Amino acid sequence: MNRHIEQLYRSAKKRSRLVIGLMSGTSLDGLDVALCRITGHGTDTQIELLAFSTVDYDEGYKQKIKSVFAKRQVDLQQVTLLNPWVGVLHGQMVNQCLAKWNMSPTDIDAIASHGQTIYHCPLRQHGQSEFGNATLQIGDADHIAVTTGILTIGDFRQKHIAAGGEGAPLAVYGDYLFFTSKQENRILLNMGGIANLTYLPCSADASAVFSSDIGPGNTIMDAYVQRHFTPLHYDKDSAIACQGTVQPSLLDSLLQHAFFALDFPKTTGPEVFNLDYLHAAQVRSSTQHLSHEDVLATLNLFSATTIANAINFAAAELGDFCVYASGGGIHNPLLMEHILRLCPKVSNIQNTGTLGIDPDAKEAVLFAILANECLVGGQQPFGNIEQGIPDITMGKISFPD
Ligand SMILES: Nc1ncnc2c1ncn2[C@@H]1O[C@H](COP(=O)(O)OP(=O)(O)OP(=O)(O)O)[C@@H](O)[C@H]1O
Ligand SMILES: CC(=O)N[C@H]1[C@@H]2OC[C@@H](O2)[C@@H](O)[C@@H]1O[C@H](C)C(=O)O
Repeated sequence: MNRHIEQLYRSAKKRSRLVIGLMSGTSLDGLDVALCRITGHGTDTQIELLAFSTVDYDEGYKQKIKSVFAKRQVDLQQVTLLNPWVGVLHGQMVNQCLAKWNMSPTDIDAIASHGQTIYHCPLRQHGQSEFGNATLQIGDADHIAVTTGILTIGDFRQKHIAAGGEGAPLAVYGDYLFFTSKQENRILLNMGGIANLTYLPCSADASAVFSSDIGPGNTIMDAYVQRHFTPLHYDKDSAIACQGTVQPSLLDSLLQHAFFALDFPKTTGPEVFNLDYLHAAQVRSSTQHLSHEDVLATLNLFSATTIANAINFAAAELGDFCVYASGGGIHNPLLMEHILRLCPKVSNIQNTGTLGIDPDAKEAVLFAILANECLVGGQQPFGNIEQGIPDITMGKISFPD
């Protein structure tokens, strides 16, 4: 038997495993690296986050990814070059973290790698009926496995599409397994580049769970800051937006996209919500000459409004519920203040730290959970394909040699 198959078998039989979850999101800020001890599987999954680092990307990385990111036309040679290059770089970043944590690759059962999304296009976005839903992540897992010497599980999204989903959000699988409570209804809200939510009823009935992307979290605000406030990457602590005034006609125009009128579940990305989208909304509302501060104040309320609308929609189905937030948006005080004000049924928003998972690490941890299911668990029985949650096991396995 291939010794890697034997190792897989041994890992799968253990009571608990060490899995490193890797997430490189749409914000392109850095690679989130979460070292998790995972005990059990399925609804008995327990997680201990042993260490977490975000390894920042340098400007060179950001520029290279941006050259192919969320663009319909790109240099295909550049995409081909970046696929292994990102994999090797992510592998090297894991090696750095292991050295920092005094761990050896032999201590680790598996790496779970999301990769870097460079294009996401569900059918209802591209509209070409001969094609289906599609999404593309680069940073090939074989390169991570060889660079680290650790078995790597990657490319999680393709199975979701193959089985009828849009390839996202995948968070719902881990959210259901780890965050379901029999005491309270929960909404898990993640605000990264794109915002999404998972609704977890306290009945723990998997078929009543639902999950969806909401729209832009930070992505347009980040792009605007990067263009007009170089070298800033984002509006730290909402400092710029707080100096501006919301422009109601621009806000109305931003809210006009057909995506917001679609029923849940739905997915989107910076392919749709970007600076061109903002520009078109400014032209429609004759607000091209606003100050940068006013534009950011309006973008901030735009994200908050769509997030609040999604929470209020979910709330209409629920009695009492608690919201637990994660992702970089929780550090944006103006965004959080707006959301709270616009959600009358929400008296406060906690973050997932209250539930034992660092909110900045949450997505990386979720991919570790998916890898654990690939090794030990199996098909997730949601029975909920109408809600975009097919019953599947996700991930492809790469051996280190
Ligand atoms: N102090 C802060 N003030 C304001 N915004 C912040 C702060 N810290 C982080 N952010 C925002 O959070 C973003 C990063 O969020 P996160 O790492 O969750 O995104 P991501 O994982 O790349 O996105 P996605 O989940 O869409 O893939 C930053 O780009 C910034 O917009
Ligand atoms: C295609 C893609 O990478 N989508 C991301 C993105 O970032 C947030 C939102 O859009 C979500 O749908 C997804 O990531 C999370 C981890 C998910 O699948 O749950």
